[in-house]
Amino acid sequence: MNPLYSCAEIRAIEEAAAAALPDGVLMQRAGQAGANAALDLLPFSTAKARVLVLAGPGNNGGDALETAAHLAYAGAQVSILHFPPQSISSTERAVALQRAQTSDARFAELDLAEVAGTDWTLVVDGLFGLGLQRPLAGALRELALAVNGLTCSVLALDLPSGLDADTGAIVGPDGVAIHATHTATFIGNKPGLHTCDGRDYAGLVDVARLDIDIGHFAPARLHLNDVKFFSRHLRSRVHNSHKGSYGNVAVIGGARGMSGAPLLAARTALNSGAGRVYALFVEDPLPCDSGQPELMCRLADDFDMRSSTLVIGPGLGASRLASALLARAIASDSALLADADALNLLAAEPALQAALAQRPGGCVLTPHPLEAARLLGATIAEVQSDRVGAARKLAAKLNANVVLKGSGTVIAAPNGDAVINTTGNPALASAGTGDVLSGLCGSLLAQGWPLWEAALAGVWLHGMAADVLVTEGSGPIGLTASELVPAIRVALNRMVQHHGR
Ligand SMILES: NC(=O)C1=CN([C@@H]2O[C@H](COP(=O)(O)OP(=O)(O)OC[C@H]3O[C@@H](n4cnc5c(N)ncnc54)[C@H](O)[C@@H]3O)[C@@H](O)[C@H]2O)[C@@H](O)CC1
Ligand SMILES: Nc1ncnc2c1ncn2[C@@H]1O[C@H](COP(=O)(O)OP(=O)(O)O)[C@@H](O)[C@H]1O
Ligand SMILES: [K+]
Repeated sequence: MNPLYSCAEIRAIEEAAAAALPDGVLMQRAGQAGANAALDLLPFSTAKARVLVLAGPGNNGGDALETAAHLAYAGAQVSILHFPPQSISSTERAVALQRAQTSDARFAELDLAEVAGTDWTLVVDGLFGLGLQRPLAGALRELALAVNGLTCSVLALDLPSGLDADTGAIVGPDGVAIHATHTATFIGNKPGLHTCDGRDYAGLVDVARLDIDIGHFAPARLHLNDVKFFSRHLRSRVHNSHKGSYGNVAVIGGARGMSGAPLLAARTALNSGAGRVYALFVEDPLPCDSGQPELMCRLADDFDMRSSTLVIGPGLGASRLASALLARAIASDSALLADADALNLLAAEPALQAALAQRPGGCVLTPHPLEAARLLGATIAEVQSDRVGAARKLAAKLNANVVLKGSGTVIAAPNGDAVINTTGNPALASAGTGDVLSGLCGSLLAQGWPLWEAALAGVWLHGMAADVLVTEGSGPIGLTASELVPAIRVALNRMVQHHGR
C-alpha cells in the first residue's frame, strides 16, 4: 500500500533487478516510461509540440536521452541540452546517447535566452536524479531558474533535479531545484516527493515500476497515508446507543487570553462524534461557549481526569499550574494527546519527558516543526532537513505516536513505522488549524480508536476537509480554522458511509 523507499533501498532494488536482466534494460524502460508520461502531456498533434529535454551527466541524463529519442520518433520537435559526463559514463548511458544522436532530436547549445524565449510545450528534466551530490551551481543553477520562469508543463524524470529524494529538502546551501508540474519516478515512490519542498516541486507523481519483479522489493517501513490503514475502525452507529457510547473528551488549555484555542479543539471533538466534551481552563473558565453551548466549560484543577480522553495543550500557557496539570494528565490512565504549549512544557522539563516515555498506554504528540525542534534540542532547519528522521527520533525518544505537522505531515510510531500524509493544502496555514487537528484526533481516541489509527485518520480527515473547502472556493486564501469543523464532520460521515462496518 503506497510504499516509499529511500535512495539506498532503490539502489539495492535496482542492483538486484539489473543483475537478472540484460545490460541497459532498466534505462530503456525508464526512458520509455518517461516518454509515455511526456506524451500524456503533449497535444494530440505531436508534430506541433516543442519539447526541451535536459540531459545531465549521469544515468538520469541517460533516461532523458532515451526519452528524447522516443519523443523524436513520435514526431515531436525535440531539443536536447546535453551535459556530458566528465569521466567515462555507464555503457547504457553511452547507448542512450547514440540512440538520441541517431534520432531527429536536435542537440542544442546552452543559451539561456533561447530557453526563456521559446514557446516550449514541455520541458523534460533529466539533469539529476538519485546521484545529486551538491547544490546546483553555475550554469546549471541558471538553467534551473530559467526553466522555473517558464509557464509550460515540466516533467521531472525520477525526481526534480535539485531535490533530495529522501527528505524533500532542496539540496543546499542556497540551492535551487527544478519546479516540476509532473514527476515520473522510477522503480518505487520516494519520500522526498511528498514532504517538505517535495509537494511543491514534484507536482503530480506517477510511479513507473519498470516491470521489476516484486520479489526484489523488501517490505517498506514508510508509506503514504491511505484510508486502508485505518478504515477498519470506521464504525456505523447502532440504534441502541447513547452519549456514553461515544466517549468523553476533555480539552485542557485556555490560560488567560487564550480561551479560543481549547474551544476550537473542543468544538471539533464534539462535531466529530465524541459523546460529551469538556473545555477545561487553567484559570478563569468561561461560563459557557455561546457558539457551542453543548460544551461543558470548567476549571481544569477540579476535573477528574480519569473520566475522559485528554487533549492537553491548546492555549495552555507555561505557568506552574499548567505544568502541574500536564504532570497529572501524564500520570493518569486516560488516552492522551499533547499539543502546543504542552509540548513546550515537555521540552523544558526532562522529568515530564521521562514520565511520558514511561506511560504504559503511550500517547499522541502533534508538534509543528518549532515544537519538534524544542523537544529534540535541534533547530527548525534541522527538523525540516529530515522530517521523517525527526519524527521517528521523537517517537522513539518519547514512546509516542508523533504527528510532525506541515506540508506532507509525517506520522511516526515508536517502532519506527512512519507515514506521510497526502491530504491538506496551504489553506491550513492559519492560526487555530492545529487546535482543530488535536480536537479531532482526541475525539477519535474517545470513540475507541487506537492511538496510531486515530493519528492517521485525524490527519487525513483534517487535510481532506481543507481540500474540499478549497475546491469549493473557500480557500486557500482566507480559510479559517472554524470553517474546518463542519467540513470535517461531513468528511467523517462520508467516510463511514463508504467504508464503515
Ligand atoms: N542505471 C540504470 O540502469 C538506471 C538508472 N536510473 C536513473 O539513474 C539515476 C541515478 O543515476 P546516477 O547515479 O548516475 O546519478 P545522477 O544521474 O542523478 O547524477 C550523477 C552525476 O551527476 C554528477 N553530479 C551530482 N551532483 C552534481 C551537481 N550538483 N552538479 C554537477 N554535477 C553533479 C555526479 O558527479 C555524477 O556524474 C536515477 O535517478 C534514475 O533516473 C533509473 O532509471 C533506473 C535504471
Ligand atoms: N502549507 C501547508 N500545507 C499543508 N498543511 C499545512 C500547511 N500549513 C499548515 N498546515 C497544517 O495546519 C495545521 C497547523 O497547525 P499549527 O501550526 O499547530 O497551528 P495552530 O497552533 O495555529 O493551531 C497542521 O495540521 C499543519 O500540518
Ligand atoms: K531529474
